[in-house]
Amino acid sequence: MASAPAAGAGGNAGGLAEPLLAAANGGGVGAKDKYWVPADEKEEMLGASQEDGRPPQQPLLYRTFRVKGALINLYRLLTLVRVIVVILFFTWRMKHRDSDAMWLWWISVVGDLWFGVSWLLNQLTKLKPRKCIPNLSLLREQFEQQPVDGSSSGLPVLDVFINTVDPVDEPMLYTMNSVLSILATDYPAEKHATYFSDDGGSLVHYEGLLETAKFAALWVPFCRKHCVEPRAPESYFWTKTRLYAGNAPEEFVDDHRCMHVEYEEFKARLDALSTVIAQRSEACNHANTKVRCENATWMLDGTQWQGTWVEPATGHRKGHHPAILQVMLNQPSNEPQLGMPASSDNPLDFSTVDVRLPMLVYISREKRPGYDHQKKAGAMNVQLRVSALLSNAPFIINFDGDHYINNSQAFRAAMCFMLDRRDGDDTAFVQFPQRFDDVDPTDRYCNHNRMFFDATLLGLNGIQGPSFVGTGCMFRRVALYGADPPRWQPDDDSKALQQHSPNIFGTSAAFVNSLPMAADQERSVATPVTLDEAELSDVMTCAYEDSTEWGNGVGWVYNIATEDVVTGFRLHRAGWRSMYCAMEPDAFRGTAPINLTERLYQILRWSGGSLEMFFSRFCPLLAGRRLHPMQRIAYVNMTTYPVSTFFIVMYDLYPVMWLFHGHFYIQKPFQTFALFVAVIIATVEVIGMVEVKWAGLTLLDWFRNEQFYIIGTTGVYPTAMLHILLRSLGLKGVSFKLTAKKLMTAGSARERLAELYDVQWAPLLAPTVVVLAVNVAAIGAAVGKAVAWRWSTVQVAEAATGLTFNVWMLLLLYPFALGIMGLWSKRPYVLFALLLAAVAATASVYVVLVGSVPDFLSSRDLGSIPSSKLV
Ligand SMILES: O=c1ccn([C@@H]2O[C@H](COP(=O)(O)OP(=O)(O)O[C@H]3O[C@H](CO)[C@@H](O)[C@H](O)[C@H]3O)[C@@H](O)[C@H]2O)c(=O)[nH]1
Ligand SMILES: [Mn+2]
Repeated sequence: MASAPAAGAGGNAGGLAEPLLAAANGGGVGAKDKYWVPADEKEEMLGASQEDGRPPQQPLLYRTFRVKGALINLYRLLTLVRVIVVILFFTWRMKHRDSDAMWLWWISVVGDLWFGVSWLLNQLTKLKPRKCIPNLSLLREQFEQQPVDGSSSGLPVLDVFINTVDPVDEPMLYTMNSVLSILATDYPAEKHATYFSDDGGSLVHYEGLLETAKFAALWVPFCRKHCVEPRAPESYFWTKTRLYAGNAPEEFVDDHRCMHVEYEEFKARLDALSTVIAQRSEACNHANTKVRCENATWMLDGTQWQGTWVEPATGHRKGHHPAILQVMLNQPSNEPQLGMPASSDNPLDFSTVDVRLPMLVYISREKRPGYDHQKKAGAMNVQLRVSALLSNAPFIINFDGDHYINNSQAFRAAMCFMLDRRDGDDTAFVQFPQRFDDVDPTDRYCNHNRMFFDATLLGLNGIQGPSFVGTGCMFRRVALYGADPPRWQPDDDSKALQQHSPNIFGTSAAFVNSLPMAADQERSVATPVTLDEAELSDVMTCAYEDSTEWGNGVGWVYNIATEDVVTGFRLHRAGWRSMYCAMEPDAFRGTAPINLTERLYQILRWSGGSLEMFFSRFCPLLAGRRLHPMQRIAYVNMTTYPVSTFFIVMYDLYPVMWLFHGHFYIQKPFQTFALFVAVIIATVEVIGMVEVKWAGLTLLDWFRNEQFYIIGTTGVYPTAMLHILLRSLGLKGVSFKLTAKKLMTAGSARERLAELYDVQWAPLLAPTVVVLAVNVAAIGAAVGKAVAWRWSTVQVAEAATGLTFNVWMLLLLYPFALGIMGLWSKRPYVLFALLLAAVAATASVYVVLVGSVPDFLSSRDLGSIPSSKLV
């Protein structure tokens, strides 16, 4: 988006002289965003003094931008035109109930109605997009210039959650890079504490985190000294071009080289961990000094590891172990602490740098067979309680293990929204877009999801705010606890929370006592941490949540394939708003599943979760009046979209008619029908073009979105529908798996993308393969017919209409076809050769087998086309 340098680094101090420029320092609106103009009033911006003698208001911490009048009005006008055409089309169809098969006619009418409605639901929420750009220099000015009670600044304290399960499927190197980027981020060290949740309870993670904490003692001061970006070492060392922003340029080259060596050694230690641990355990087992325990693994301090062994043993396997908590880095002092000058032990001179490290805690909740651990949501709720007993910050930010901080100003950016005097207090969460590192340049499987992150969410930002998308999101703690937003509740939150606490929050007195403090929204001084082991392990047990509101009205929501959208919904339903924050450079980056099968499974989980939500207590139709009407529409759309699959699959398979039927019309008279369809398709495409403009995207982004919509509806959503059907029959439903991420070695770009060419056959691929085959065969049959009989011009024209549909279908399914070709897909011409061969083969089979029955087939032939364009 913007061409602005590292956000907030310097910037226009006052932020008032040139508001737009100052705002741009927060990242977001720059030269490329020529279609966006400021939407807030100038006086508001400046914090004009008030007439009734009250003190002048603080200037606003973020600026809002809207799309330029001409462009957005064109967009709205086109939407209106399409709505009118669709209505005319339906009226016309209802008056012309004429078809070769009335049952098909009815299905197609219902299908078109569904597409019309779901398109409108989607479109309505995008008519008033808003972009909000934080002003980091104003934040510094308002919160960091006068130190507050012994603290270096007035910024609020913050808890950071990071989740992981499996050191192999989610490569530990990434997870530890994430941790390093958090520890090194530009936020006062005494003001944030990180809670690392290891859902696998594996010793490898535990010791990996210990290694990381040690390495951080070098890495973090290095980042501070030279202001490096990004602060995840793997991507930092991978970056080729760097702008120097620190104060010691003359020492940089040496420090950098030294750090690189240290990092390589650190990586080697991480790599060796599983072997080292196994060997150590073996040695201990054979040394008679310790109690013998078969397969046991001993920790460095001579005690036995409580979690899962390298080789599982009774009571020490995945899914069965007691709770573990270890503070790996203690809470630092409030005062900055300068490091040591260079020495033989440490060649880096840290004598001018604050070397404090923020608090870091390892936790692995108790796991017992027979309990539903509720995956990530369960893990995060444990983090929520444990952190409440320790640092208990009023704000929380959460990360998946594979997402790291790419812009060290991100925490501050989110604070601009939380602390802003307009809606700040009513803001439950600030969501950042998900961006990915490892996606191939053409984004074959639409991993970047640009239309969603750069258009849809900006649309929602203009209503009640973006949905929660799982990672890279800052929360207000009390909102997660189920408090009402101030605008809906004049009373003091903390009282309200305490009144109902016992059967809501569980039996921990320590937790209940932490509530009032959590409600102190702008607390800027960290509470001294005291460890009460009994209380801590109490809130980490499986049984703690029995008969409480956890996972329902409190914390992240349970019993659903995707906890994210539904948790965000619960907050919006309570009247909270959320804010969307897209920064430049990207705030966070992660890894995406780039092989087709993994990607389809991910889409399956999302669509399954969406449907589950619609058929649950969290159905958007059941929400009360605090949910903005447009926001409700957005959630209805977000939870019903997979239903389209029913009609899409049917349309996809219509071309079968080419194979078996002579002339066949779903709707007569055909010419008028075709004309309507053409206009309806054309308008949706033109609307897409305009959207691409204001969202700042490319046509490829937009086309990938169309392609993945079709691939999803054809191949994946049927399974999601099956899932919801099974669930409604009281069965378990389809089981969803963790998205595996492969470790990308820092080799050439080609090596990094090797995974793109993995083919893993799975039943999920079957429906789309069938649809591909049907469409190819239909083209073959058409060619066969054209060869066997001489057609009139009208026949050719009509056949061409049908064929256009087949070809369009193939274009949409092209990434899928490439995906199942594996390594061959590096040579797309092979695919075209195959296509030609398949068409030729079907055509000849057609001519030979059925070509001799002219009176059945010689008349006009048509496949059918879906009436309204689908996406
Ligand atoms: O029992 C579990 C299972 C998963 N996780 C963590 O949950 C996160 C997300 O799981 P993953 O399988 O990687 O899902 P993705 O498809 O990569 O994630 C997307 O989709 C999820 C919703 O389905 C969101 O929660 C994520 O934030 C979003 O990035 C990872 O950090 C996991 O370590 C746990 O902590 N415990
Ligand atoms: Mn993920």
